[in-house]
Amino acid sequence: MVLESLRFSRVGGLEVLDQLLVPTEKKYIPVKGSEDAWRVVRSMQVRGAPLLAMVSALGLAVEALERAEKGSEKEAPGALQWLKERMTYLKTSRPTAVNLFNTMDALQEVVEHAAASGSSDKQIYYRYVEAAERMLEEDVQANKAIADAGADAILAAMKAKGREGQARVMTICNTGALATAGWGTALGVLRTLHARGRLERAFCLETRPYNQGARLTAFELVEDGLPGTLICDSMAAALMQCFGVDACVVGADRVVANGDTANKIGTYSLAVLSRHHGVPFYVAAPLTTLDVKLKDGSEIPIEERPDEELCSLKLDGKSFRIAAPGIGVWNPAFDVTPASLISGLVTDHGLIPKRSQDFDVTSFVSNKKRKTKS
Ligand SMILES: CSC[C@H]1O[C@H](OP(=O)(O)O)[C@H](O)[C@@H]1O
Repeated sequence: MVLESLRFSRVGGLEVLDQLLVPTEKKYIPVKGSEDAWRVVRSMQVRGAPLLAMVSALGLAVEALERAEKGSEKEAPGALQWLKERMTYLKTSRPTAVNLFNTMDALQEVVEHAAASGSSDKQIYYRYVEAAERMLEEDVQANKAIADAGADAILAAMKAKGREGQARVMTICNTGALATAGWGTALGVLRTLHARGRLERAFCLETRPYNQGARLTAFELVEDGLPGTLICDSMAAALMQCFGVDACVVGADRVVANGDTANKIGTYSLAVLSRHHGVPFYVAAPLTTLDVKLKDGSEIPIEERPDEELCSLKLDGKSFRIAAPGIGVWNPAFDVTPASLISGLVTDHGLIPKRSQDFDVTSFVSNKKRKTKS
């Protein structure tokens, strides 16, 4: 069974795997409401674009259920206003992954629609919870669809080069079951290749400075029996040069209208290296990661993390300073890969068609919306 990043039920509430303790310990911690959800996202006890959106949505669902059941009808503010205020607050935890904003906006539409059609406060709370539960199911289904489309794309690219065997695929950060509600996006593609008997080896970059690759992806690969090799970020070029790689597949935190993609710091370097070595470079993400309101990557807000993460190493709860005190530090959590370096944008609705140097994400999204409505 694939690792569970979270557990949710109406009776049992919400628990999340504390990712700061992995791989030393597998400890689930309770999330009792929106304050807890905000805190576990901000502290990166849970992380990964789809997961932080899900935990925020479900954390609020726990509180919404409580309010629905204890009958807060006469309490001010009413359900709609209270939920909207909580969603605005949840959006302040981390700025780059657009899944959080898209998810909150979609949930807001649900409750506004319920209120506009005359629902009681209790009904509004239940509409919210049902919608969040639906999103949880949809996330896993979306990941399976991404994984199939991504595996197909990698195998087709290999075939075009006359390679029929198993694939050697490189990835960065953690985009697996631990970054989503289950299966994973880019790591889901590797899981599916493995399930089809077509994965020779997954090469995971350690992903400095937060080490999601070394701590989390290596853990998922070992737990699930996938053939995996861990390398430092600075070894990617040498590995491509010495041993060859069939494809790179990475996740995304925000894909904008022209296909420029924000993802974990180091992704851009990997895309440049891939282009130099003729390695196809794929981005795997659900529709909730697309943001067509932004024209290009220069508009994406990039989260900067504390200096401490770069200047110290953490081991067994202790922190060891490795950098000279007083040194200046720049620690962006993400970088932007230009669309021109991306071979394929793989979504749960298939590949977004590529133009010569970029992608028309806007038309892709409006076509999908039109199809869903009809
Ligand atoms: C499945 S997308 C995961 C996405 O989230 C990561 O960031 P973080 O660990 O800081 O939340 C990274 O950019 C991954 O690609």
